Amino acid sequence: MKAENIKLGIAPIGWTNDDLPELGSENTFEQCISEMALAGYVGCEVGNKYPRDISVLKHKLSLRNIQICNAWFSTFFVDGKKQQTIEEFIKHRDFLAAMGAKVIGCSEQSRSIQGTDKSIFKEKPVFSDEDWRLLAEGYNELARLAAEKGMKVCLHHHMGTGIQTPEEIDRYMTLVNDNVYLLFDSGHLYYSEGSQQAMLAVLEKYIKRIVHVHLKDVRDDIVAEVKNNNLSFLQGVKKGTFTVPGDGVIDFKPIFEILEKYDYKGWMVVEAEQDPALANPFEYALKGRQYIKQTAGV
Ligand SMILES: O=C1C[C@@H](O)[C@H](O)[C@@H](O)C1=O
Ligand SMILES: [Co+2]
Repeated sequence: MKAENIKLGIAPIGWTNDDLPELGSENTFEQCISEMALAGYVGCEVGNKYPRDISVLKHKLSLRNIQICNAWFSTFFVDGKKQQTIEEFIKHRDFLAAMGAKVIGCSEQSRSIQGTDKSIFKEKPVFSDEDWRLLAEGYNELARLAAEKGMKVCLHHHMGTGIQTPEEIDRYMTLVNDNVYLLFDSGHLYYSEGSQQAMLAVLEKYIKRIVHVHLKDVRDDIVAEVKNNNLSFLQGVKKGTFTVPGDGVIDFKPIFEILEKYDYKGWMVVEAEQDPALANPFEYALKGRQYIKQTAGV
């Protein structure tokens, strides 16, 4: 890949997990961003231990040459919480804009089971026609609000939500306006479909509307255990469903080739939530960095 097109970041979720705060509660913010920089990353997303004071956060990040590239935002349009979602979104947008980010990665969390003890393969929500209408209307509005600050809204398809499968991504992308974008997460698509081919097909189909990439690898044996025992998303995370690129089953070479072929310009963010007591976050950050250097040449 061309180094001038790509910025490589890493998510703090390998150090401190916002979905499961007991994972990594011992790790500090400064340790996290220092190790990110030491492992060779120039950007990150935002975790629950990050200071919210913009000047403090900017100062601590700039000492390490790290930039904020995105932060997760949960939407609740299908639940009918449009006004509340929009009010929260404006605060989040303004925080990210002040930090210099250009994209806002959102996930529709109405009826999501990702934080519950429900079986991740059996109990995900399925949206009705009316749900889809509310969703599209809401995201079109978010895109308009993001554009006020020169930013783009992208949807994070996610296990256990109403937008998980390639068919659901198709439906979403067809319903929303062209100025609503997609966040491609390799791990979530592979996990959902159990197929490298299905994951690549989504990437190639929507590459022109993909403005942010999460590089997440998957351990097939843990996914089989989750499936066979009807485990929840978070039970899987604790057991090690996810890992850094190069350490799981996904072949990232064709992902990098597609991104390069279509001239993707933007962030690729390593995102590998696992138990930091079992998988040292610094060691795994380095492992992912080395694999990307060898495989993508950046
Ligand atoms: O982007 C993400 C943010 C996390 O909170 C989430 O659960 C994770 O799996 C993910 O892909
Ligand atoms: Co992700």
